[in-house]
Amino acid sequence: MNYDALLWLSFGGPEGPDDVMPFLENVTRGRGVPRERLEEVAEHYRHFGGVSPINRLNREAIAAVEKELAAQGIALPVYFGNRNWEPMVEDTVARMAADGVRRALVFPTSAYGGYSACRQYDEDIERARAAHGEGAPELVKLRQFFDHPLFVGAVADAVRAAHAELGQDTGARTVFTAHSVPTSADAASGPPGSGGHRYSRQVAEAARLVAAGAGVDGYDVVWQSRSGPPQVPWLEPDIVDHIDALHADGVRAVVVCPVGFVSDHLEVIWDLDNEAADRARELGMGFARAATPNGDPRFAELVVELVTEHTAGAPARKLSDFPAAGCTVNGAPCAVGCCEPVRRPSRAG
Ligand SMILES: CC1=C(CCC(=O)O)c2cc3nc(cc4[nH]c(cc5[nH]c(cc1n2)c(C)c5CCC(=O)O)c(CCC(=O)O)c4C)C(CCC(=O)O)=C3C
Ligand SMILES: [Fe+2]
Repeated sequence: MNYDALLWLSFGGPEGPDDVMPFLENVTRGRGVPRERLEEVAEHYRHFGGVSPINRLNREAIAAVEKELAAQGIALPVYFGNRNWEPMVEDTVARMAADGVRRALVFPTSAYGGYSACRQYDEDIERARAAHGEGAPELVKLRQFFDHPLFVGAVADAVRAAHAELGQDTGARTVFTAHSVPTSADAASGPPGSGGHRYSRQVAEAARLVAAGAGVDGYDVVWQSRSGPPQVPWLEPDIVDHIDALHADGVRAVVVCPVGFVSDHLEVIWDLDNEAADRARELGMGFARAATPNGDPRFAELVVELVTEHTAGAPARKLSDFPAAGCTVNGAPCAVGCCEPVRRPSRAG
């Protein structure tokens, strides 16, 4: 193998009350998120003692991947770095260099394309290498996996299990959710000339594949965790508004599947397990939330398969017609102008 290590690159989250505000400032720096929204989100974190489960979940997933690598006889140490909280990716890359890592693969904990889900992880790679300067390892990011059969299979089984939780004949509607983004960011996602909307189209495709895998008929794709100033349009409808609309249509139960995420981090346990579940309960509707794939053994297999596929130069195992994208060297974009960040209100002028 031509690689010395695997870098697990994630979002990061606070690990105590004093981390919450500095973490949120890291996330939103220069992005025009209003102060009131930050205060509101800080409350969500404080509800859990200021601790997001995301770092623990990433550490658990890494342990599973280390086991799977060992089982397959692949000697690849795994390092952990985040965009927004400790362990910060800059520090991790410095440690990798000090350990003599020359060339590493990078697994980003997002399955999708788009600025926030893909390109921003490229920026993290570029920034971390630049911070170290000379001697920084070469970093090769692995491809998007929203349509990988192991991802789709794990999520489909979780959807089936959530329906089973509600019982057979509730007629529960399946609702897929992913993190909302500004409509301008979604429109600009994908390589120039590809028609844009790569992020929302991939989410819709993943939902279609999972629904087929789980054997569910009707389903909807909606959005959650909207941020940003109210005058900026984001992808809609919101999950909570959608539950109201389903109720008005006579739907008596919902299965919510956070297909846009890989683990039960705060956006899932607050926005779905609290807000969406509360609304369903108020309306007297049944509610079950499908598990994210992080805890499924197929998730570790998926990561290792992405590694072996890449190192063997094997064809991408995938279920959609979207081109395999996201695999680039040292934080380069997939193509010039691919998934460009859009101008934020606070940066204008
Ligand atoms: C597409 C997408 C993903 C999925 C891809 C991926 O997984 O990477 C994702 C994941 C996550 N988002 C997370 C948390 C937050 N996202 C925020 C803000 C934003 N997210 C955005 C998009 C996305 N976000 C955007 C366009 C913004 C506006 C500001 C900006 O343009 O950057 C804010 C600021 C406060 C707020 O306004 O909500 C927070 C706290 C956590 C960690 C949860 C935890 O701590 O457990 C995770 C995994
Ligand atoms: Fe986010």
